[in-house]
Amino acid sequence: MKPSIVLYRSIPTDLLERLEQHFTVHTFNSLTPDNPEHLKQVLQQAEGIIGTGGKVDEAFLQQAPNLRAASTISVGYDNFDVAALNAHNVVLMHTPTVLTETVADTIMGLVLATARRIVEVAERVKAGEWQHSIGPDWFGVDVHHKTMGILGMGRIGLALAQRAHFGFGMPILYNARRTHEEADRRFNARRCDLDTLLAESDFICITLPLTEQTFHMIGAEQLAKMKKSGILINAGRGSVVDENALIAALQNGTIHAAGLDVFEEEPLPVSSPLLKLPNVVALPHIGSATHETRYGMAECAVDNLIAALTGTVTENCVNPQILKR
Ligand SMILES: NC(=O)C1=CN([C@@H]2O[C@H](COP(=O)(O)OP(=O)(O)OC[C@H]3O[C@@H](n4cnc5c(N)ncnc54)[C@H](O)[C@@H]3O)[C@@H](O)[C@H]2O)C=CC1
Ligand SMILES: O=C(O)C(=O)CO
Repeated sequence: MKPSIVLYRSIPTDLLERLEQHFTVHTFNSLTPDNPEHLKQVLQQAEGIIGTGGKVDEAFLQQAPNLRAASTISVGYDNFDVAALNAHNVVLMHTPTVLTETVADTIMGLVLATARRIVEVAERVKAGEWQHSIGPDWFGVDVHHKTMGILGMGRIGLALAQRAHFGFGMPILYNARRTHEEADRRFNARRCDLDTLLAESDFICITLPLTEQTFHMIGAEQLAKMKKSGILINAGRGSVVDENALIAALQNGTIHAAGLDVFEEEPLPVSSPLLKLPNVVALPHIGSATHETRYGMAECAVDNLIAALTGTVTENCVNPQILKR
C-alpha cells in the first residue's frame, strides 16, 4: 500500500500526478480546513505533509502519530517547531535556492518603488493629476550609489548585494553573526555592527529569517538610529520589525519611507495605519510570486517529500540529524 500524505496547498496537475505515483494523496485547502474532523482522521495515518502556512507544533504532531516527513513549499520555516519535529523524528524539508533570485528582484523593486515613489505617482497620473510639467512635489530620491545595508547575508542577501553593487553602484554594508567572505570578495561588502549599519545606510533591507533572536530586532530604538532620509525594506518576516514602532517612525518622519512585503499579521488587516501612509509601499507577500518560481518551489517540495519518505535525501533538509537515527 502507498503511504498516505496530506497536501494542503494547491499545486500544478503534473506535480500532483507525480505525488500520486508514490502516495495516496489527501487534499485540503489548508491545515485549518473547513472540515477539521476529516483532517484529524487523515492525520492519524499520514506519513507526510506538504504545503505552506499553518502551524506545525507539538499539538499538531500529537494528532499525526505516523508522520515521518514535512515538506514546506517555502524556504522560511518559522511556522514549524523544529524541536518538536526532532522529538517526533519528523524530517523537515524546505525550498532554498529555487526562489533566491526572484526574491532579490522583488526587493530591488521595493527599493526603487519607495525611493522614486513609483506607486504613489502612478496613482496620481491615473487620478488625472498630471496636468502640467511636474515639479519637486513629484520628485523622489536617488537609488544609485547610495549605501545599502543588508540584514541577513544569506542566499537572498547575496543575490540582493549583487544587484545593488553591480547594477546600481551601491556600497554594501551588512550585519551578520560571521564574516561572509563571498560578500566581501565579490561586492567589497563591509561587515559592521547593527548600530553602524543603521546610522550609515540609505536603504536597510531585511532578508532575515524569523527566529527568537530576530523577533523585533528592529524596534523604536533602532529606527531612531536610522538616517531621517533612510528607507526600510522588509522581505524577511513581518515580526523581525516591531510594526507599531515602524508605523510611529513613518508617521513622525523618523525615517523617510518603507517598502514591505511581509507583515506581523498576514493578510495585512485593511484597518492597518500602514495603508494610509503615502510613504509606504505594501505588497501582499509576493517575494517569490512569479509563475516560474512558484512552479519551481512546488516541484522542489514534491521531490523533497518523495526523497524524505523513500530515504534518499541529499539536500534541502532542515534537520538532517533525524536521518541518521
Ligand atoms: N518575502 C518573501 O516572499 C520571502 C521571504 N523569505 C524570507 O527570507 C529569509 C531568508 O532566506 P534565505 O536568504 O534563503 O535564507 P539563508 O538562511 O540563506 O539566509 C539567512 C541569513 O540570515 C542570517 N541570520 C540568521 N539569524 C541572524 C541573526 N540573529 N543576526 C544576523 N544574521 C542572522 C543567517 O546566518 C543567514 O546568513 C527566509 O527565512 C524567509 O523568512 C524567503 C523567501 C521569500
Ligand atoms: O519561501 C518563503 O519563505 C516565503 O516567504 C514565500 O516564498
